Amino acid sequence: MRYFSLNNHQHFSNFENAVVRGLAPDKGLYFPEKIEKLPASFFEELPKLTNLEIGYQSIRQFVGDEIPEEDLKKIISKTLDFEFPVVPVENGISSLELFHGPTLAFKDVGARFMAGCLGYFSQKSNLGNITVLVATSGDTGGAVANGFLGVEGVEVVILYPKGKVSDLQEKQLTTLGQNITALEVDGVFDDCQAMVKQAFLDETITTHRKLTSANSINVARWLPQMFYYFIAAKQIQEKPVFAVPSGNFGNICAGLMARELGLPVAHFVAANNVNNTVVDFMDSGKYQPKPSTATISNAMDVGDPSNFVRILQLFGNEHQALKKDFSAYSFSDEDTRKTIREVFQKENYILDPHGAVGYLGLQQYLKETASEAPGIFLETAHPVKFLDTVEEEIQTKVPVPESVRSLFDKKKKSLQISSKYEDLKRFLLDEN
Ligand SMILES: Cc1ncc(COP(=O)(O)O)c(C=O)c1O
Ligand SMILES: N[C@@H](CCOP(=O)(O)O)C(=O)O
Repeated sequence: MRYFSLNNHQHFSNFENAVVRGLAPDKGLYFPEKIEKLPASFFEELPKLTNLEIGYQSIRQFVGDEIPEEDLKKIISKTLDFEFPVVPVENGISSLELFHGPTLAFKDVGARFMAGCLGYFSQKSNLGNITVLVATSGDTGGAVANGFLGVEGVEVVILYPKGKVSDLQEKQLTTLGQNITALEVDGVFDDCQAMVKQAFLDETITTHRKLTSANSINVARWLPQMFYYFIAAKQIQEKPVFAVPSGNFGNICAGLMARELGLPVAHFVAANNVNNTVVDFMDSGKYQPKPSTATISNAMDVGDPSNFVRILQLFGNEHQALKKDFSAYSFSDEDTRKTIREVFQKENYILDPHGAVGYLGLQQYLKETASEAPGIFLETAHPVKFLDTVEEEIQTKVPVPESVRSLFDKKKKSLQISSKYEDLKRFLLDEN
């Protein structure tokens, strides 16, 4: 499969190079040259297919012959070795729980798949040492740290905004040690993301270190996020509306890719907190990034979402075409808190703040359109990751999964830097 750069449609790359580079040399995101629909037989058999088979059938065209079937299946099998249940919450609304992986967020899927692909290419092509550079507003950092921990030849550098991630998220990315370094940036997530993108263009750095990105700009992080849309569909009978709590828009864009492959979906709803760049775009047709604002659904505090260009590409850059299949709504922290409280009181279901925003988006869309399609919102993280907020609203203890219990007592280890690019550059040039 060839990928082209969204900044220059004449610049092509194969899958391996797109994974190893992360971003095209012109800073464009890679996008698949062709997207082929899956055969009707795939959808007829979907309810009986294993998750491994679903993963393999949906991703194989994007990998092509660059990873042999047996190796690709091993990578997918490791990626998907936990549950993705669709849990009814109330009449017509279900939660697709994506938090049953090791770091309790949907990012485990993309991080594990990318770690597997990079590991394969590293061995096959003897790539030497690679630095995986990641910007996180909360969950990507922990998932990537976990996915790449101890992987030989890979150093992981995570940039996160100081004071703007939850305690558990911070512990997940600052306590592992070994090949993982956390840089605590005195700024917001968009500063971290901009610094990472600038490093890719800086030849003084790229001649000193081989860099790749493990954010959803990397196709091996982005595309496997399609898997669980198919896995959800196999658990239900009708065409659903998917509501996706969105920040960098990689997750919802993966859902739109699943639809491109033929998955029947009635509508996509992007649910945002007050960081509403895309909501404004849907109204005005003008894309105007804004500085991000801190909220209780912190992992979605993104003012300039990377993947929106991919969404526009999927709709031929047609604002009206996008409006037909895609809606976006924005909600305040107050709305989010009220929803966490009420859904617990009425349905005994514990939402995390991101899932609560997803639930609100779904509810609003279903109400506005009087749609009778089954609604599924993506519950993207476990409520324990936002313990203070959630317990304050539900006035009940959130059960703490065994896998993260020990993290609470661990001591964080991070390096403090400013949001000036020069600080990151000095670190990457080993000048500190
Ligand atoms: C819990 C949670 N929900 C939602 C999002 C937003 O996802 P995306 O950036 O793919 O839009 C994130 C971060 O990516 C997250 O960590
Ligand atoms: N919300 C994310 C921000 C980065 O998103 P990504 O999917 O592009 O890695 C986070 O949790 O860090």
